[in-house]
Amino acid sequence: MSVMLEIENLSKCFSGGKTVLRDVSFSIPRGTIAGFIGDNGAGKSTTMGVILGTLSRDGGSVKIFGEEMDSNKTHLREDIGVVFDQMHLPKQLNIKQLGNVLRLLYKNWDQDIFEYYITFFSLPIDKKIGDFSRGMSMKLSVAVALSHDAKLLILDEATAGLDPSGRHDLLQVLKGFVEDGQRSILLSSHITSDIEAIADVLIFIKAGKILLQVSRETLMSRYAVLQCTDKEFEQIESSLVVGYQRKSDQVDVLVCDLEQVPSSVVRKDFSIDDVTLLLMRGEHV
Ligand SMILES: Nc1ncnc2c1ncn2[C@@H]1O[C@H](COP(=O)(O)OP(=O)(O)OP(=O)(O)O)[C@@H](O)[C@H]1O
Repeated sequence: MSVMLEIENLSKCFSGGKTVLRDVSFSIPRGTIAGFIGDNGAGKSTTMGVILGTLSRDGGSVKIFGEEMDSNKTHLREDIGVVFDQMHLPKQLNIKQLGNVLRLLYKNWDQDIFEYYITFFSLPIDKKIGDFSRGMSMKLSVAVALSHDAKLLILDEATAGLDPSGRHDLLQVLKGFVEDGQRSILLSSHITSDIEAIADVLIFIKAGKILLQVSRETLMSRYAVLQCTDKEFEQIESSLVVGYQRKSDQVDVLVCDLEQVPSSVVRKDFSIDDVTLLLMRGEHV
């Protein structure tokens, strides 16, 4: 099974009729970290909630390890480690007591690994979880997610609120998690440098629609950001255009195959941040 997570044509309306996911499809290959990128309100958390079954869906399918996900499949839930902003870990417990609860909840709970990450993240074991700072709570959530032998991690803004050294440590841990090629991560983040540091696959979402899924390698080697005149833009075949943004006297265009573009057109150096801005602010063919 080379695909860990496959979602197809997911749609979701909240009560009140607002459609927030429109035919969302993407897949995450085994052994990769997928960066999920989109503006506030684009639909990242909703997609993750639907994948996990904490939110209902109005259409589409979610397959985890090749098996259709539904909320009764507790064995699939065991295999997924989750970090959300509001994890609702029991506030009155300390870490020692939490470990005792979680070992009963998870079949594959590994107390040694949990203690390793608690030490790694320098978390206090006797302090009440309710008195943790936001960053400490995020680190604790990550430690929990890593301690029950999950095959897939779903992390919603897990690096937000961490200090630079905490973020660095977490990114190293996440890289290590997929190193054996058997496990995968879906990670949403507004911190593009974090995505740049670890993501192998990039998934861009805007207003509930997937604009692009691409491996980082392909994006950086085959795609290009062009700086065109209006006339040059008209001459580029539309199937090559992933997105474009009109500026006062030029059009910035993201194309999916540099080799098919006349060499006379100006190419710009670009980063994932530039592509994100172009896709989020620009238009699409
Ligand atoms: N329970 C809800 N009821 C109604 N609308 C909701 C609900 N939860 C989310 N939404 C709406 O769904 C859309 C997508 O929200 P979502 O939280 O998935 O975005 P996001 O990409 O995770 O944003 P952010 O980067 O700000 O976390 C937003 O317009 C939001 O207002």
